Amino acid sequence: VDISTSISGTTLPNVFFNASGVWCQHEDELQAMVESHSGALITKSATLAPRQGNPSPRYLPLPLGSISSMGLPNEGYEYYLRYACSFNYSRTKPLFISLSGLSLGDSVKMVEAFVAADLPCMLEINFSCPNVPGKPQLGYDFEAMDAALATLAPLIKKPFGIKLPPFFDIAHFDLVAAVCQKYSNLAFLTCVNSIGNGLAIDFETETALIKPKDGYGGLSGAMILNTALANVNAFYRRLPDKQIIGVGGVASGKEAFLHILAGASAVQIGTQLMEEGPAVFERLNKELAEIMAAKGYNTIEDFRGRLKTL
Ligand SMILES: C=Cc1c(C(=O)O)[nH]c(=O)[nH]c1=O
Repeated sequence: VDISTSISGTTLPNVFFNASGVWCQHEDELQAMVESHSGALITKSATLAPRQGNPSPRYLPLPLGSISSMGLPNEGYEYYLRYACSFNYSRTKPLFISLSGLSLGDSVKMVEAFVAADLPCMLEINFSCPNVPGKPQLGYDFEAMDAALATLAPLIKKPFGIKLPPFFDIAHFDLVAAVCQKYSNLAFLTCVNSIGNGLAIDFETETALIKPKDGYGGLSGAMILNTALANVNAFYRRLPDKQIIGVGGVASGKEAFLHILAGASAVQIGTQLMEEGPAVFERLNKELAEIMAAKGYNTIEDFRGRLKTL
């Protein structure tokens, strides 16, 4: 599959792939991602044991994005470890593995298994699942996040990344960046996960739209674009030695361009992939290439992080 887009004689890298959780829980979905025009693929966040997740309805598109409270449904980490062991790494499309332990002990067990397998896939440790009833997300407990990284980074040894929740306070950008800076093999940050615990209500029936947690769920899509751009840029500015993967509100080449301008080196697609399917990647590559041609940029590096301020 041609995973790069050619434009004005240069060959562009393909910066797009799925956000963990979308089109990636089962092997057939992952195969569709392999065959799509994405530049990479990532698996659904895995826990030690398989999980059914929350009761449905648990995902719904909204006028400005989506609300979801899936509850970490996944096949268990050994399913994704088997998938990673059998993956054809000779392809030029990288495989990322998302892990979301319900405890640090669980994360250690999963990380140790992947490290022992010594595979070319890249780990994205999820610090930000907002939908497991009774579990506060690690990303908002900075001491716990630091302790988790102090345990996991040395175990992983190789470059890895973390999936972060959105932050809304400059002091939090500073604190989280200071924690991340301590771990040299923490190579990338994926910003942002959904904005946790929003509430969508049906006006006619006066009822919450999704079933889990009295209707509280993660907000994604267009409504979180500007929060996502801020988080991408905040960590891009604070962590020059690390890469930022941007996710949140990308529905066309335009939002992808903005994420890259803010500093993103790659762009994940969640809600728009959920709604449009893997065909979205061919459209996004084409639209980004057209935008770059119109603006006179030949490579991503011609504009990545070049956000101007007034
Ligand atoms: C991995 C669990 C996550 C879920 C979930 O499975 O409910 N939803 C999100 O918006 N983000 C997550 O990180």
